[in-house]
Amino acid sequence: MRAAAAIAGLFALFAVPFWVIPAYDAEAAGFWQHIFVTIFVFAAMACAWNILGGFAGQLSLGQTIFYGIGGYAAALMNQHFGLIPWIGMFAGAAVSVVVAVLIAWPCLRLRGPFFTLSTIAFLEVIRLLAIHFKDWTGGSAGLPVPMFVGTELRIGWSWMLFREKENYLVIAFGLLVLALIASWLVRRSRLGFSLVAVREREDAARAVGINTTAVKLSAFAISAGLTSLVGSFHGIYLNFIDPETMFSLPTAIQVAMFALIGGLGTVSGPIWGTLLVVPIAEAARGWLGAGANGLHGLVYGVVLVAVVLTMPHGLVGSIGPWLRRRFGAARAVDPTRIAAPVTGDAIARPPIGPVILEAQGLTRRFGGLIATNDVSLTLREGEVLGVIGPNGAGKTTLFNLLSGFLPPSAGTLRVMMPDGSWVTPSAPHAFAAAGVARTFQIVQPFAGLSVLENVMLGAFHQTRSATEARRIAEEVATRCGLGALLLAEARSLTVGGAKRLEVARALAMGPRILLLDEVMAGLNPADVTAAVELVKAVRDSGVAVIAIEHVMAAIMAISDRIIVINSGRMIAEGTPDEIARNPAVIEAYLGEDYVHVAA
Ligand SMILES: Nc1ncnc2c1ncn2[C@@H]1O[C@H](COP(=O)(O)OP(=O)(O)OP(=O)(O)O)[C@@H](O)[C@H]1O
Repeated sequence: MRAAAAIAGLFALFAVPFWVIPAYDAEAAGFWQHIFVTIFVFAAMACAWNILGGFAGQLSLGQTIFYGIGGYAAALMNQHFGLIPWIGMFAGAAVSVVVAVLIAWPCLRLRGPFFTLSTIAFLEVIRLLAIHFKDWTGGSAGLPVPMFVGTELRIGWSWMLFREKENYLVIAFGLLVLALIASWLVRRSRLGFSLVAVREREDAARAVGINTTAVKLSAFAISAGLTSLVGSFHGIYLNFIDPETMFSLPTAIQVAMFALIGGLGTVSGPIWGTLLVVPIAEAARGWLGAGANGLHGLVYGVVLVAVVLTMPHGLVGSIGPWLRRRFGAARAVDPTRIAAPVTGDAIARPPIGPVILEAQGLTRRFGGLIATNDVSLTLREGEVLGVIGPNGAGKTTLFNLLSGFLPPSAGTLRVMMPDGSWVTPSAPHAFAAAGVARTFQIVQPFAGLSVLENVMLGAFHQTRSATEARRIAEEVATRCGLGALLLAEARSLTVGGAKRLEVARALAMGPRILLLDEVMAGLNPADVTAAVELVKAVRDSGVAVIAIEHVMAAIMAISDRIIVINSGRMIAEGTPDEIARNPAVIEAYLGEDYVHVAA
């Protein structure tokens, strides 16, 4: 239904300038067809930009680097080697992808405004290079697109040069459809989910095994390649290219603005944004005339301010959900595919297996503070290891070391793979690949995504297929008591729900080792009981668990062994009974009150 509406909408968008306007007013057709070519070009660029800026949240203002590379590649290969622009177009896209990776590598180390500024800096450098190498580029004087060989006019599809505007419309529209399809495919793929996860919460994305650098680089490269294709065409269409136009910061800002106005991170938003602003700006340019040259820029500003104030999620981001609520059927989850929530010991507990994680002398310093001091531990297959200790003892730091979020200052750590070999992972995604999943003490949901999508992000660690990830996510989320909330936004969950979501997302990764950081803190007694049952069920499915917990009744109930950390050091290790009677632990953490209550 939505696909049919989208195809009909696209067809109408093409039909208006191609058939309707020429039939209605043949004289004005040329002008309007030029406007629509401009709309298609900018909409295609905005769709391409949105893959990086919208999905991944990396607000680059340097994307016209690739528009310029595309434009110059097609024109220069035409001028110097007599090649048709189609070859230059794809060669330019290939060059743009390489340049994108080279530029993204340093830029993506920066965050927020620093990333944006670095992309502007690269744009300026490349613009200056284009001016400097004037033997090739014509310098700041620019370069006309060659139209003649001798006296013969090179016209037709091969040379992308036409007398009739209709042909340009076809190519520009084709590029828009290409960018739109690419954007749609990316958004619904594992890469798209990963990009959104990176945008929402980078640490949580790393915890579900996403190589954040790799996915951001991919978005940068895809966006650059598409932008370059559009640049090649537009350079030829304009018949003239110069560094000021092709490597233009104002154009880069406009393109980002179209996506912002239409709805950042939505697939169709960039098209709606372009459709709204370009005609208004072009009409204003016509009305204001040459005397007020440049004043049409004011129109962009006014529309931007109006949309940001009234619709902070952009046109599609604000109107889309309203339309879905009003007219669309809510996307239901098939109840026959939902597993029952965990209610108790469903299967017999398998015997505890061999050691699968081993840490020796783990130490982590923060300046003069030693947060984790010479901690050694082992974890066996199917075992639950409890970690307790006073606030600030170094428990979370230990988890960060065990999951790759912090490198140790000293000590070693290794994990056994399913084939029996040992590995020493060094980054969160490598730990995830080795079968280690973790939750966070301060919950880290991907707030703008649904519960189902959050858990799918964990499931994507097991599969590339979105259908399969959805199936796994539905099952795991329901086991964790989230069956009724699959389509709710993660930000709307209660503390208990958010804690369950943390566990579900980690479990959906299919881990062999699960690190639970205070998942029972702040829960009511009924939720604690449910959480204890859940951890037991996870253990019984053969997963080894390390759990940090302050809820003593719970940690005593689930743990096979407990280690006690105090001031970064491990002060005791033993069964729950041994720990409860250990004088050093009573003094440092449990207190006499606990002993009396427990007795
Ligand atoms: N990134 C950091 N930079 C500097 N100091 C840190 C950092 N992370 C933790 N610390 C310090 O290391 C010590 C141990 O902190 P950690 O969070 O590991 O304790 P914890 O046992 O998990 O505490 P709680 O039970 O309150 O969560 C604390 O003194 C903390 O302030």
